[in-house]
Amino acid sequence: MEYILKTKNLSKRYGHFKALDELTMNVPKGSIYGFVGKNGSGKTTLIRMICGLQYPSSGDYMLYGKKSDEKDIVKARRRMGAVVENPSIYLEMTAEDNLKQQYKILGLPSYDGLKETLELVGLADTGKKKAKNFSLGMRQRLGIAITLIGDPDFLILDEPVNGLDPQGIIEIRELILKLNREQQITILISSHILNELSKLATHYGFIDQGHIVKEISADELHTLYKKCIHVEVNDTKLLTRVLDEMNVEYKIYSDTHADIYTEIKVTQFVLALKKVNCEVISMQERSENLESFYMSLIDGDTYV
Ligand SMILES: Nc1ncnc2c1ncn2[C@@H]1O[C@H](COP(=O)(O)OP(=O)(O)OP(=O)(O)O)[C@@H](O)[C@H]1O
Repeated sequence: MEYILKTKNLSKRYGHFKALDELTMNVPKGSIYGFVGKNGSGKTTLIRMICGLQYPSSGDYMLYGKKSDEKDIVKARRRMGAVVENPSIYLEMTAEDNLKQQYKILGLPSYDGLKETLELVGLADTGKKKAKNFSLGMRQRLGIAITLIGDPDFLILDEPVNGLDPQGIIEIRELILKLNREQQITILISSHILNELSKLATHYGFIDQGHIVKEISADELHTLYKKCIHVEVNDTKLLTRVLDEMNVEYKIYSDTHADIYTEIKVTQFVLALKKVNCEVISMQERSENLESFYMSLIDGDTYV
């Protein structure tokens, strides 16, 4: 697999405090990479580092195959765009003028593609309206439009849906999907709105206390959910006898609760339990979601 970004044992220390602690992550080309972690876990620190706004205390990263301490990293960074914290827009200007400003900053000779970019982000009809009168979602989309002027193939969006209303969230979601699918832009999104992220991400990196605790693709995650059946029985010791005989993967949580990770033939299973006097109290396919997976990871109760 080809990777746009790879970090290796990346650390950032502030005095004795480690904001990033030997962080290793891999962002596949073409992915929408959900970068998940609670407040203060180090997401923004990592993003600022990749953008060249901060330097590693130790470890390194590769962007488009260029190492962070190589001179060419500056060139590699020109291929990416980032909206970190608040989008940097001029509030007194229209959407069009904001984009023109960016063309000037980048020293581009013409405004080629400006109209198309406004259309792409759904701001083509904003006319003379100044950005200060835009909704939060419109500002966010303008921020993204500005980063698109440099024609990046990698976008970093730090908490892009924070504070948006439901309509704003849908518009950003559709834009992100469009950029990824139609323009083949790899996108790293940091977020703690997991329900939203699960509608977008193809890959996940879960960060806790400056460290990646798990990287997993959305496909792998779905397989993991699908296979999991939660059972409640009168005695899990009896249950394990049957599961061992059936050569099934499982995890016991208590004297009465367990998860089964392999597909089983339910009738055969229940009959086998009956034979050893194991009573089934309940049995259900686990309605897992990203949130519970994340919680299980940071609680130290890993699935895999
Ligand atoms: N300049 C600094 N000096 C000291 N500590 C810092 C500095 N910058 C960040 N930190 C600390 O590093 C940790 C990680 O911060 P960071 O902003 O990367 O977290 P985050 O995951 O982005 O959180 P949030 O979702 O709140 O933005 C926090 O505990 C923060 O207080």
